[in-house]
Order: sequence, then C-alpha cells, then structure tokens
Amino acid sequence: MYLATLMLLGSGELGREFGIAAKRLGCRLIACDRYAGAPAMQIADASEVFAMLDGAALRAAVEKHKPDFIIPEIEAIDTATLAQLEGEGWRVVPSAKAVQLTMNRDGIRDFAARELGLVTSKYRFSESRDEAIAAAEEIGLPCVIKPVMSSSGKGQTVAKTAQDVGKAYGYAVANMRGDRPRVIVEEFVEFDSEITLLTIATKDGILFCPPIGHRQEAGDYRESWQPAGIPREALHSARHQSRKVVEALGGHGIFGVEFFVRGDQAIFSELSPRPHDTGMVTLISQAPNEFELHLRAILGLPIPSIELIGPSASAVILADRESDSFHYEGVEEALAVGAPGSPVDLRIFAKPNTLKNRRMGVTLARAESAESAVARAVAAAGRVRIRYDGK
Ligand SMILES: Nc1ncnc2c1ncn2[C@@H]1O[C@H](COP(=O)(O)OP(=O)(O)OP(=O)(O)O)[C@@H](O)[C@H]1O
Ligand SMILES: NCC(=O)N[C@@H]1O[C@H](COP(=O)([O-])[O-])[C@@H](O)[C@H]1O
Ligand SMILES: [Mg+2]
Repeated sequence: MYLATLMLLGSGELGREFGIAAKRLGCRLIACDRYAGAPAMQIADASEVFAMLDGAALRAAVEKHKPDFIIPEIEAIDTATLAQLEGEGWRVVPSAKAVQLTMNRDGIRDFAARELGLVTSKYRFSESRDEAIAAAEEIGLPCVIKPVMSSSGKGQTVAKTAQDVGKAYGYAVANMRGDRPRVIVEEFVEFDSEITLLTIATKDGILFCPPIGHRQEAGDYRESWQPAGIPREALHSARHQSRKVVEALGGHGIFGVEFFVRGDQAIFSELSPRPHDTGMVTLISQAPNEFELHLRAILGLPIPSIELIGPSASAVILADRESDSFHYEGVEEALAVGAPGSPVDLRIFAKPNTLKNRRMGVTLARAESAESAVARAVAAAGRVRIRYDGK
C-alpha cells in the first residue's frame, strides 16, 4: 500500500516539510519527538513520544513500526543505539557514522580538520573553566565558546575578555544537550558572509544547490536567502570541501554544509546530515526543495535537475516568552506583502507552546533580487504577531 515506511527522529518544522514531501509520494510516516503535537506529528500516520537520547525507547519504537528508513531530524539522538540498529540491518539516514560524528562538535570538527584537511578556524576543546581560559589564551580573543552538543546557538557565547571565558564555560555547560560537559573554544572568524551549501549525496553522485546566505543572531538564523553572491573561488572551494566531507561520511541524503566566507576563502564551520533550517528558503526558491531532495536521495529516486526559480528569502517568526496559551494575528497583513511577480508565503509550525526565541514560523518571499526578497520576508514576518492570552 505504501511506497516505504519512514521514521523521523525529531519532528519539528523541518520534519514536517519532509513529511509532507514523503506523504505526497505515498510513504507511511512515523513521527517521534519528546513532546506530543510536534509539527511533523500533525501530518504523520503514527507518532511516538520519547526522548531521542533514550536508547531503549528508540529501539522499541523501531521494532514496533519496522521502518524502511530511520531518519534523524535533530542532533541529539542516542547514536550508540543507532549504530547497533544499523549493524542489525536497519537503515539509518544518511549513515550511523554521519549522525554520530555530526551530533558532537568535537567529532565533526576533528574529522573535518585533521582527517580531511578542510579549512577551519583554530579551535580547542575544554572540560573545565580553567581549561577553557587556557584554550582562549592560546587561540586569542575574541573567541566563540559552545557546548560540544547543542544546536541553534544554545549555550553559545562570544567571549571578549578572560572573565567572559569563565562565565561562557558555565553558560555552555548549563545549556548543553546530553551529559558531556565539554566545550569548543573557537577562534572568532571575521567573515564577510556565511553560507549553507546544500549538498546531496545520491546513488548517482554528488549534487549541489545554489549557495544560501544567512544572517545569524545569538547563534540562530534570522533570515536566509538564495542565491548568495559570493566570490567564484570561495564557492569552488566550498563545493570541493563539501564533496570531500559528505563522501567521507557516507550514505545518501541531503547535507547542510556551513561555511564562513572571507575574501576568496571558504572556512568550514559545521554540517547537518539532514535538511538545514536556513534551507527553508528552498520552499519557495527551488524545485525540488531541500526536503524533496532529501527524500529522493534516501529512496534512490532520480534528481534530473535542481532549478532555481528566482532570488528568494526566508525570515523567522520568534516567540518572546514562555507560554502555552497564545494565538496568532496578522496573517492577512503578512500575506498582503506579496505582489504580482513577488510571491510571499507563510508557514506556522503550530508548536504547542512558546519559549523565548523559539522559532514558531517562517515567511518566504521571492523577488527580483535576494535583497528585496529578504526585505519582503522580513516585512511579512514583522506583521505576524504572537498574542499571549491573558497578558
Ligand atoms: N568561530 C566563529 N566565528 C564567528 N562567528 C561564529 C563562529 N562560530 C559560530 N559563529 C556564529 O554563530 C552561528 C551559530 O554557530 P554554529 O552554526 O556553530 O551553531 P549551532 O548552534 O550549531 O547553530 P545551528 O544548529 O543553527 O546551525 C554561526 O552561524 C555564526 O554566525
Ligand atoms: N538548527 C536546527 C533546527 O532548526 N532544527 C529544527 O528545529 C526543531 C526543534 O525546534 P524546537 O527547539 O523549537 O523544538 C527540530 O525538530 C528541527 O525541525
Ligand atoms: Mg550552524
């Protein structure tokens, strides 16, 4: 009856768009996350609620639903269980090795810099406040301190003084995921811009999407746009490095490979072996979009072309406080930002509760240039208001 059974580990906004693509192709979707009502669960055939770091619960879900593919959607997953499941013949996307290495910044950074020789910022790992201060002295200030296990900027600080470094270590450990109090201390890169290079590993070889530019605040993305105008040499180098790391990690699927661009140089930062948040712009900018590409690569289906429809952008809609009783206003005004030739679209993720800076939705816009697409996406996002009930 179904083309394949797919199990998502993590069921946020990226999983929901992936799930929509999968449902359109007639797949059966099992959505798993730590809370009920997660975005991808809203469209799934079945769902399971458990912590993805709980190996026993993960195995039980797999044995119950017998997916053809296990598809990680978030970083923090019990990778030891994933590796065992892969060893027993279950298929993990793109591969248990890729998920294991990229879940932790220490794994992927050492692999990229030492084993593959990619260009990265200077870095050290530290497991105490004093070690972090010593590492920052070696690397120089300012430096960036992040938990080795975290995402979307959680626990991240730019430290300008030695005193900041001590505080940043405590902050990172307090905001990490998992149970290893380890941080990366990284040279602060004075970049001209940063990009995500969506790279697809298919059964027929590697494909690239046009580069996506993005702006980050507090370690999380605010706007992304495609195509990003970067020097030809930097793009060439980014492609070369992406190919190398994606081939080394193995398996089939899409990867979001992040680079800082400085002059002609592309400096590797990190990568996600799955669709990337900044890649939500592809929902309006290209066909197939990043979710459809991931699906086709996983299922071994052909990808004859990746067409850029036109310069486009996405802008995030964030909550500003914690609440479980709220509603949305301004959707009509937001969509009215669109105009002939410059479509504007919206996704509201319908997460059941808000948190300060939690991403609740995203606007999408296409226009005559990436700059004007960003302006329209930002204008539309500004018109969507989250109203907190009772306040
Ligand atoms: N060494 C650095 N120098 C300058 N800026 C940095 C550095 N490291 C991180 N940043 C800034 O912080 C952002 C988030 O960092 P990074 O991608 O490592 O974190 P993350 O928590 O994994 O984010 P996400 O999960 O959203 O990709 C970067 O995109 C960049 O803007
Ligand atoms: N940078 C990674 C990223 O954007 N991941 C996306 O955010 C969701 C978690 O959101 P939440 O923290 O609001 O639950 C994840 O499930 C994924 O879709
Ligand atoms: Mg990142």
